[in-house]
Amino acid sequence: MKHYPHHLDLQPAMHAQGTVRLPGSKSISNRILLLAALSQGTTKICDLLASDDTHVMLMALQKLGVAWEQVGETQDYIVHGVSGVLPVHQADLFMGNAGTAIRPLTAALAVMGGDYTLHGVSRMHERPIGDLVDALNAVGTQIDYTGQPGYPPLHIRRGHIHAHRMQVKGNVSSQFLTALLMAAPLMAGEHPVTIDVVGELISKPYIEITLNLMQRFGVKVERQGWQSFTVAAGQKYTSPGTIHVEGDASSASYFLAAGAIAGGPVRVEGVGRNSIQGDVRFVESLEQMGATITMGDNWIEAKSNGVLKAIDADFNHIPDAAMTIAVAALYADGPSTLRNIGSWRVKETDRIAAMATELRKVGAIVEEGADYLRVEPPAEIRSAAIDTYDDHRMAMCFSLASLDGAARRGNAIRINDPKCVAKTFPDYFEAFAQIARNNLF
Ligand SMILES: O=C(O)C1=C[C@@H](OP(=O)(O)O)[C@@H](O)[C@H](O)C1
Ligand SMILES: C=C(OP(=O)(O)O)C(=O)O
Repeated sequence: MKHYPHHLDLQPAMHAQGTVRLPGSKSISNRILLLAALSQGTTKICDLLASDDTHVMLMALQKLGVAWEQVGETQDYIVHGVSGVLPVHQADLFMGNAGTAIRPLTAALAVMGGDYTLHGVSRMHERPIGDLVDALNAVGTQIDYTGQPGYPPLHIRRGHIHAHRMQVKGNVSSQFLTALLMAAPLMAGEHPVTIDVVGELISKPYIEITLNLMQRFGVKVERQGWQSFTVAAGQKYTSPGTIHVEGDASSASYFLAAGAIAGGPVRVEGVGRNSIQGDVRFVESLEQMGATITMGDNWIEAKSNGVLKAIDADFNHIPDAAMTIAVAALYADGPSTLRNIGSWRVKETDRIAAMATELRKVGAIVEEGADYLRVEPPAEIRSAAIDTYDDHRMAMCFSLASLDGAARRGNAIRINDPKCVAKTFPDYFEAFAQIARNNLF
């Protein structure tokens, strides 16, 4: 267990430069773990993310009877697939605050025909799951809420799937559609399974990650745009043998933003121009703000002349990396507006409210709407103690506030309760310290 202090004082840094090797992608790691578990055959996963979210997935799979081993001290894992049938029919599973664990597992377990309970930390019990439960129960599964209707904890009972056409809403989280897609081959048998999306679908690039990885595990999905997805009858997951996890593109955003804010060049390794993660498109926003981006197959670099332009854009396609833009906006030449980010309200915390409160502490003038945020930068960033709301991204993106303005007066940015970074990036502050250069003293 890593030890974290109650708070961290980030000393002011005038310059950011260096290279960071990224940890594995959370979204890819947890999808691959489940797909490997459900496959026929054994899968070697290279460079799996080591973090709270992958830990809960690994522990849940173990409780469900899936055998896996870590290869020595590495982040490589061997998973022994169960060919679509989980051996344990009754289990109580702790899901922490991992959306990428509870949502896909709920769908997979609901079609398994056993008796399972799923619960998590208190915030998990405030994060919606009703649209997924409705979609599943409408075709014969039996999922009950044991607390608040619409939220975990859940009790999944033996159910019987009686229809092969499902409908799901996609306007609260794309993870519901991801969950149904990943479970669809388990329901298919001699029928094709079709999933229709009702209304708007948010966070679309995460669906591309799902489809891409399902294909790597041998299942092809036919689609009509974003409206309808069909898994043909008789498809089963089969191990690809060895599969590699890309570096996390959302984690990359903090370092790349640092390069844009404070000169650079800052290079991240592990993700590049062929990434399957939508969050690599974060660099387009940095470019709009005036940064220079270069990309290789497995790296991205950001630099700038230190002057950033304000941005006004729709960030629905990159909800996680957009938080980094909200803090980078402190360094822009005018007010920035982040639009279409309503999903922030139901993630690790109400991120619109949390972001507005903490940006105001460092001197910004912030306007908060139901699904947007307008950030007017201060003349000079104030020293402040930033609360992190048990949200890893609040902790990580506010490290960027230590990069410039406050440095002129030598004041630190305090990050309270930094341990929340363990959700996706336990060593974040060590990595940040490698690139934040203090040229003042
Ligand atoms: O499918 C995924 O891996 C994710 C989808 C997104 O959630 P929403 O679809 O709820 O916006 C994202 O915010 C989350 O961190 C990871
Ligand atoms: C929203 C996030 O997590 P989750 O996968 O739990 O939804 C996130 O990592 O920013």
